[in-house]
Amino acid sequence: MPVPNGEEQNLLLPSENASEVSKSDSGDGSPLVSTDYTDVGVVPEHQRNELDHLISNLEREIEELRVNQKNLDKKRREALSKILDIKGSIRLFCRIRPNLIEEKRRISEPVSTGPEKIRVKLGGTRKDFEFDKVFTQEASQGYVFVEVEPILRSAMDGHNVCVFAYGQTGTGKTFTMDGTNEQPGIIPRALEELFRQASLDNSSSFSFSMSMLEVYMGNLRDLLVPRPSSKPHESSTKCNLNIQTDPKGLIEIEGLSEVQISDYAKAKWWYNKGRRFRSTSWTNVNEASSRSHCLTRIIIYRRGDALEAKSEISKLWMIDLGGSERLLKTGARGLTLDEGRAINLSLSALADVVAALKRKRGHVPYRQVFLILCYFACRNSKLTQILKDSLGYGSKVLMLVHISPSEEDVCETICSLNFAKRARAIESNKEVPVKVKKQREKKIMELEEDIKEAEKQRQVLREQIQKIELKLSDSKKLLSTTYSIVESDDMETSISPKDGVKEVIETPKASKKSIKRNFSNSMPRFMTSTVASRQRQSAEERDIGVRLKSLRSMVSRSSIHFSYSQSLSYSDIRIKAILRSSTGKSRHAETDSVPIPNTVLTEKPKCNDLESKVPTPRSKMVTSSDPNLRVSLCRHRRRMSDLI
Ligand SMILES: Nc1ncnc2c1ncn2[C@@H]1O[C@H](COP(=O)(O)OP(=O)(O)OP(=O)(O)O)[C@@H](O)[C@H]1O
Repeated sequence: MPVPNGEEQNLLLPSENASEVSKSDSGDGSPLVSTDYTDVGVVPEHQRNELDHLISNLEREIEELRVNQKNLDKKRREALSKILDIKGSIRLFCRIRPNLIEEKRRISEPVSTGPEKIRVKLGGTRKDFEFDKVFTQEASQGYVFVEVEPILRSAMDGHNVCVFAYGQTGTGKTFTMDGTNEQPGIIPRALEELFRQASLDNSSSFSFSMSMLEVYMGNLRDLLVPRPSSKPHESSTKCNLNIQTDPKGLIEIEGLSEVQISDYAKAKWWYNKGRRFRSTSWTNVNEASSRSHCLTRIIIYRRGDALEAKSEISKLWMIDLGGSERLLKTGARGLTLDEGRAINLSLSALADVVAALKRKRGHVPYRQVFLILCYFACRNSKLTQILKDSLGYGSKVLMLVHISPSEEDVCETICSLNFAKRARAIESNKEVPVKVKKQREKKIMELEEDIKEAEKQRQVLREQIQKIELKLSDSKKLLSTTYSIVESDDMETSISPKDGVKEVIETPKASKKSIKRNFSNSMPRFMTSTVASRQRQSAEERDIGVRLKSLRSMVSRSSIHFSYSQSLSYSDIRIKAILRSSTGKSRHAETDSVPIPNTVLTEKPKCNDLESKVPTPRSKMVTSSDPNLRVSLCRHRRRMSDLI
C-alpha cells in the first residue's frame, strides 16, 4: 500500500458539526452548503494498530507452538527409529491360517505356538522356530495391523519400507495383505492410516502417489491400466515395463502408471481397480491362487513447513508374493504350471540372498541390509531389481511368513519356516544373552513411553493451535469487517491519494446536483437515516461492541494490551455511510438505509473552479496518516464526482 507524503495526507472530510451554509450561489440560485472538516484519521488508525498487534501476537504464538510441535515430532521419530533399530531392520512375523472347513475334521495338530515361537512336529521330531511375533489362528486383521503400523509410520518419517507376505500357496497371504470388505487387510488399512497420520501432522505436508504392478512370469505388468485384451494373460502395451536406474541409483519403472491419491476414498478406488487386474487361477490348493507377485507402491512426499524445506521422498512397498508351491500337489498344468515355476524361481532367489547374506556375515557389517541388493541383482530377478533402491541402508523390511496348520502341508510349512529362520539369522536376538535381551526390552518400553508422551503433548499443542487459529480468524474477520470498505476500495482501484484530493477539489457538477435537492438538516434526503437503518446501525454497533469486548478479554488473557474505542466503530460506520452514499445511482438504495449521524455531506459547487486555482484552506483539510483511510476518502471523492 502506498504511503503518501505529507501533502497527500491533507484530505477533505465533512465534519459532524458542519453547519455553515455558504452564502455564495451555486449558479442556479440554490444556496451553497459549506462544510467544516475535521481530523478523523487518528482514531481508526489507532484501533487498527491494536488489531494488527493482536493478530501478529496470535500469529507469533501459533508459530511458537508449531516449533514445539516440530520438536516433539522429531523426538517421536527418533524414538521410533531407535525402537526399530533395536528390534532390527528386518522383522519377521509368522501368521498361521485358521483351519479351512475340510481341515477341521482332522485331529492332528502339527503346529503349536507361543508369542514368539512356533513348534512343528514332523514324525517323531520337533522343530522350533523363533519370530519377532507370532499370530495365531485367532488373530484378527486389526490385531495384525497394530503390529505392522509402527513400520508404516517409519515410512511417513522418510524411511523406505517393504512389507512382504511370504508363504506356501493357500496360506493366507492375500487375505493378510488385501483381506475382504468385512475384514480389510494390511494394504487398505495402511492407506487409511497414511492419510490419518498426514492429517495429524501439522509440521509437515504430505502427498501420496500410488502404483500397482505384478511380476508375472518374469515380466512386469501395470495393474492400474486395463488390459485391452479380453484374454487376461495376453500381452498388452503395459506389459513388460522396463526397469531403469537413474544416476543417483534410484529405480524408475518406465511407463508405470503413477496416480496421485489425495484421500483414502481415491486410494481405495485405485487399489480395488488394480486388484481386479491381478492374475489369479484355480489350483487344487487355492481356488483363487495368485499367479504372480503383486506389488503396491506408495510414494510418500513429505515437506516440512519451513520455506526452504525440501521434499523428502520415501517408498512404501506392500508385496503379496506368489505362493511357493509343490507343483505336483497344486495339480497345475500348462500355463499355471509355468507360473508356479516362475514364482518358485524368484522365491528361491530371495532365499539364496538371505543365505548368502548369512555366509558373508563375518566380512560385512551385521546390519547392512543393502547387501541383499547385490545378491538380488545378481540373480537378475525382476522382483529384486524393482526393490533395489528400497532395500538399501536405512530401509525397514517386514516379512510376514504364512503357514498352514494342516498335517498335509507340514513339509511346506517347515520349508517356509526354514526360510524365515535363515532370514532371521541375519539380525537375530537368538544368540544375544538373556540379560542383554532384557535390557533391550526395557529400552524399547522406555522409548515407547517417550513416543506416547510426545504424541500426547502433540495432541495438546494441536488443540491449542486450533483454538488460537480460531481467535486469529475472528480477529482477522473483525478487522476486515471494520475496514471492509477500505480494503475493497483498495482492491477495486489503485487511486492514489493525490488523485483523490484532486477529484474532491474538482467536483463542481456533483455539487450542483446535490444542491438542487431539498436538504433537510443540511443533508440530502437520500442520505438521511430511516427507522430501519437506525435500528440496523445500533444492532451493528452492538455487534461490533460485543466482538471487541470478547477480543479485549481474549487479549487480556493473552497478555496483550488492547483498548476499546467505540469511536472507531462509529466513525467507521459514518465513513462507510459517506462512501456508500457517494457511489452513484446503483448504491442509492443502500445509502437510504445507511445511518448518517447528524452531519452534512457537503459537496462544494463551483469550488472546483475555485480550488483548482485557489489552494484549499488548511482548516478544511483532514489529516490522516492511515493510507487505507486516505485511499477510501479519495475514493469517496471520486464517487462524489460520479454523482454529477
Ligand atoms: N486368517 C484367515 N482367516 C480367515 N480366512 C483365511 C485366513 N487366511 C486365509 N484364509 C482363507 O484361506 C483361503 C486362501 O487364502 P489366500 O488366497 O489369501 O492364500 P494365498 O496365500 O494368497 O494363496 P496364493 O498364494 O495361492 O494366492 C482364502 O479363502 C482365505 O479367505
